[in-house]
Amino acid sequence: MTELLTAAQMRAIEAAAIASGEVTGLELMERAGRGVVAAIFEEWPELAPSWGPAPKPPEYFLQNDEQGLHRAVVLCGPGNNGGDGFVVARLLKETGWDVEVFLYGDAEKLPPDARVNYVRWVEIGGVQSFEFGDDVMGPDDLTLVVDAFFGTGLVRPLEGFGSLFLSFAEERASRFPYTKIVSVDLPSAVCADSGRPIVSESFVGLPEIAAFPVTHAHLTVTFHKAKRGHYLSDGPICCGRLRFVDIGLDDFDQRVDVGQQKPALILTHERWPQYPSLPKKQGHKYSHGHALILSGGVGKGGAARLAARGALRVGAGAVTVGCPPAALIENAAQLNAIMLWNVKDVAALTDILADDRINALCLGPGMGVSDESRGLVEAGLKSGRAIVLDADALTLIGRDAPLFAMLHDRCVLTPHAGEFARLFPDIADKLAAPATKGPAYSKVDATCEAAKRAGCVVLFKGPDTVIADLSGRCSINASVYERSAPWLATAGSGDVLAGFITGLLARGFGPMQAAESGAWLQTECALSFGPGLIAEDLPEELPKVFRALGL
Ligand SMILES: NC(=O)C1=CN([C@@H]2O[C@H](COP(=O)(O)OP(=O)(O)OC[C@H]3O[C@@H](n4cnc5c(N)ncnc54)[C@H](O)[C@@H]3O)[C@@H](O)[C@H]2O)[C@@H](O)CC1
Ligand SMILES: [K+]
Repeated sequence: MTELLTAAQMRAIEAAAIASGEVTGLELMERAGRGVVAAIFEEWPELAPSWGPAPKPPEYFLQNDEQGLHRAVVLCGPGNNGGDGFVVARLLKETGWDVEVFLYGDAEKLPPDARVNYVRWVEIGGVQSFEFGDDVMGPDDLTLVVDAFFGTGLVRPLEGFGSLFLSFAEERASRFPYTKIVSVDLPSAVCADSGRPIVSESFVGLPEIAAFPVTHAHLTVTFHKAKRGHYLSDGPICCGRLRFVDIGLDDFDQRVDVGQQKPALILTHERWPQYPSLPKKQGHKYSHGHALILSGGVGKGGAARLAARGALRVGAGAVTVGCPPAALIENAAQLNAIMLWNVKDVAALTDILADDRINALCLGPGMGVSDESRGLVEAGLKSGRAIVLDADALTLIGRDAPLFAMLHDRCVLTPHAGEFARLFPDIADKLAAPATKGPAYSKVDATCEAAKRAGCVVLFKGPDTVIADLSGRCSINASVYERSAPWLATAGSGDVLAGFITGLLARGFGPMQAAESGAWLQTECALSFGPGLIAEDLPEELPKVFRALGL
């Protein structure tokens, strides 16, 4: 698993490296700028010097570029992000590019390393002045905009010419697909800790992303490790693609005290070896657990059947659907390997749970929110079994304080945004409030706070699914960048996820491990299947995913 850093953690690592005397801030800035230029050439090899001068632009360019130079506009801010920008400008110029630089801030107030690179730059190129009304992006032949206004230091909204420049860049790139925007470290209006655009008070009331000219970069090049904002909220949309530059800080990660904050972990492909429990051990079916999934009434059983199929495919030894008597025939017509029991009421469930081989429950999908359903949730919680609470069970818990109070550390709650708001309205309000200063309250903060309050694992769904337990451990299963799987937004995929987690609980996984693995596998199944996926396909894709993992 890879650790995601906050801005404060990144600053602490950088400070430790500089304090060690092994590297200077200036050297780190040079490595960063060099890395950005290398990443640009890797991303678009046709821009690299080995390709020679830029090919002559097509006729329709209103270009002034007789020599065939690539042209870049570099937007530098008042801090070290701007310092990186000056390095990039110098290196591009040395490669033969035509480069224009704008400075958002006062050159006299630049921090020392950025100031050195500013001076180096003005020796070979000028800093452009800006008048309102100017077309600062220049002629149409613009190849590259480098956004180096702000990085991890962003604490307030961009104003005046800062925000105007970002909108100029956006507008240019939307008109001419060959104009690429590259953000240094982070897109300049995006908070490093939350991935949320920092908006001006005057925009409050409007949707963040619509109200603020945030950069939608084609490429973001970051240093050392990813920051949380690269994976949360609007971060991935604004970053475009994400590349990493090693600036030699690996040795310093362990040497810094990052304070109380536990790191958030991103679930990546590399994490797999950390779950050696996934391969099934030898044994009979009950040594792999028995999951019970409660279904709704007549015509309402699809969600539970999907969950059951997920639990069985993920490796639970036995899976049973429990339903009211009227729904038995419907379910019997659909189920084979999955067993079916009559759970006519709370007393029936309590009787069934006397069998301690049933070691994991899933309550909520298609269950309804009647008093009877409430009783079943109460009985499930009372049994102390590992339990996944989803869909209608979350609605029931959200409106019933005594039920909420029964949650325990073997529960996993799997809310989407709407369910999360019903369960934790005050926390959801904090997350929905406009982010007017950085670091802004993030989905990681919200999920950790929710898990602590509920006293159990909370899996807060989305393309940035955040999973937290009550100890503050937190991870993100991000279906973004190379793991982007938008076709997962399909009816029933949440039921299958609940089933995956339930099946893993039955197999003896801890609640956090089950939630992490379930979410990770759901994305892997979606990626493996591809577009056109419907919820039924997810469990059926698992064998292929397991085989690819060598299990
Ligand atoms: N931390 C590290 O190890 C490294 C950092 N580097 C660069 O340094 C950046 C961080 O530099 P800084 O800490 O100087 O921060 P930034 O350059 O992101 O911001 C500069 C300063 O501007 C002020 N500011 C924040 N929001 C503003 C706004 N909306 N309008 C006007 N002023 C605002 C703040 O005082 C902030 O410290 C990173 O993002 C990265 O690009 C690299 O040079 C390489 C090494
Ligand atoms: K930036």
